[in-house]
Amino acid sequence: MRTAYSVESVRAGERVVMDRGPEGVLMQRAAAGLAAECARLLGKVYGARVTLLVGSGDNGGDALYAGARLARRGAGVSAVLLAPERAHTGGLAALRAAGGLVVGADEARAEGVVARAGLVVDGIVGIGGRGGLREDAARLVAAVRDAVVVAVDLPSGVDADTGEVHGDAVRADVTVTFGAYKPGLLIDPGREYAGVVRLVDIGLAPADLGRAEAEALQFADVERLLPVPGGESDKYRRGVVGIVAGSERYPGAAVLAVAGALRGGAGAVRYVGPAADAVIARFPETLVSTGPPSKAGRVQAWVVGPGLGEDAERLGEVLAADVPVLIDADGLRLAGERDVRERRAPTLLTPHAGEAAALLGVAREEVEAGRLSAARELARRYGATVLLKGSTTLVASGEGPVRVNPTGTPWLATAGSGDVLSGLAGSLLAAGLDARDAGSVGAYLHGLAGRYASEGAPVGAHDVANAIPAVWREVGRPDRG
Ligand SMILES: NC(=O)C1=CN([C@@H]2O[C@H](COP(=O)(O)OP(=O)(O)OC[C@H]3O[C@@H](n4cnc5c(N)ncnc54)[C@H](OP(=O)(O)O)[C@@H]3O)[C@@H](O)[C@H]2O)[C@@H](O)CC1
Ligand SMILES: [K+]
Repeated sequence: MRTAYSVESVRAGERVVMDRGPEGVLMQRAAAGLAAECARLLGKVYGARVTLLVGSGDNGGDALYAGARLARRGAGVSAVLLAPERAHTGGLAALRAAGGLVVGADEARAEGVVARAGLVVDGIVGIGGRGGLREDAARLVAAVRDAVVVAVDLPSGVDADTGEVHGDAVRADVTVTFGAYKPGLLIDPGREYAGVVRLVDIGLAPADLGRAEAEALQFADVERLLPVPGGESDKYRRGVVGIVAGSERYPGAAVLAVAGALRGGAGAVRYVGPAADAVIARFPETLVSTGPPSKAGRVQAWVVGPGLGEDAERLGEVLAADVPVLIDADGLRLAGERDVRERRAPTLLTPHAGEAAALLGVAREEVEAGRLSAARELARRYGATVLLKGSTTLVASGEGPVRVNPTGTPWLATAGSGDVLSGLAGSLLAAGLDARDAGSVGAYLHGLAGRYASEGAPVGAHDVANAIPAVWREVGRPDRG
């Protein structure tokens, strides 16, 4: 599991470690890790041109000490100081002692120093930052030409707790972060600015950090959560998932939701609705019926909504069932906040940004810029688990860290891809996973399936569904290296 902590938790953890050890030890560990990563990126340190962008806080201190280490190994290191009178005193002395050059941000040569660099270290601002880059910093960052950009702790201008970016921010190739991941490094848009993220251990233990804010499942976590049938399993023990989707106008949504559900681990898939002929023609193993959901037979979890049109009646019947329900697409529009909140069994809502915006009564851009708060707010209002789809899919429940999905490809943004995900995650719900696990494991498999199916080319939603078994085999293989 990749676990991220809020700035408040990181600062509290740092205080615990500082009380245990000698003064300045954390910054020295941070600087050593940062310098090692810069050296790795440079290949040859001797003779390399390194420019440090140094702000007024300890983030700049890290950059200065790391710069001193690189200068001692023969790099030509220049520090551009954004606030010369407040730059970290010890770091500055160390850099000067190692033969580094110091330039003020307003000096005529500052931009040239940035432009000529082979590697730029962004030590403008770290977890103490507020808002986007200020004008002088933005001007210097814009002067970067071909350099590799390494962000110290997080890219300056990115909000550490949310991944939000208000104004300009540094676009890093690599971010070297200290002690713990911050949510802003896992969640877009911040994640995109961070590039490859490397975590440096500075001695903070999880016990020092307290409650995690966000977490991203890794391969081994997903493997552990996948439902595996035992020798005694029959279709009911494996779980039956019911799909209420599709309409005369949109039969395809039903076929795609069933396609996802058949690959999600449930023992059987029931389809209830007007697209039964289309479903059975494509998937003869589906149990189909055209009557009301309440008469369809035993079901351990429902999926309702893809291509449903205006059928509020069938939706109402599904919501009244005392089993987990996944609501997607048209179902989200039709389901009342109160109807969902009053349910006793778990509910999983799976909106994309546009649908989430409509439910919250805000603009889509607002949801995209503040994904974490949008997902949390929806979960709170509906008393449900919310899977917010998009460039980084998030799964938020009332309590516990928000799950951030690390898989996916922009090619997944294709018609019908969400229908496949709803069937897949619903099937995992029926197989016994709780709403948070079903949503996050579903998103993980779906994202990887998108990558497998696409390999860099456009894909159709049915290709994504077809790739799920290969992903499942890969993730579930116990001997995987
Ligand atoms: N604590 C520890 O033990 C360890 C901490 N470590 C390191 O310290 C970092 C945290 O250091 P920090 O607390 O000094 O804050 P930091 O991020 O450098 O910036 C704060 C200053 O920036 C300013 N400022 C604010 N917004 C701004 C903006 N948009 N654009 C420009 N400037 C802006 C603001 O001043 P202002 O100008 O607003 O008065 C304030 O003075 C952390 O990320 C990690 O790298 C590691 O060494 C490991 C051990
Ligand atoms: K930084």
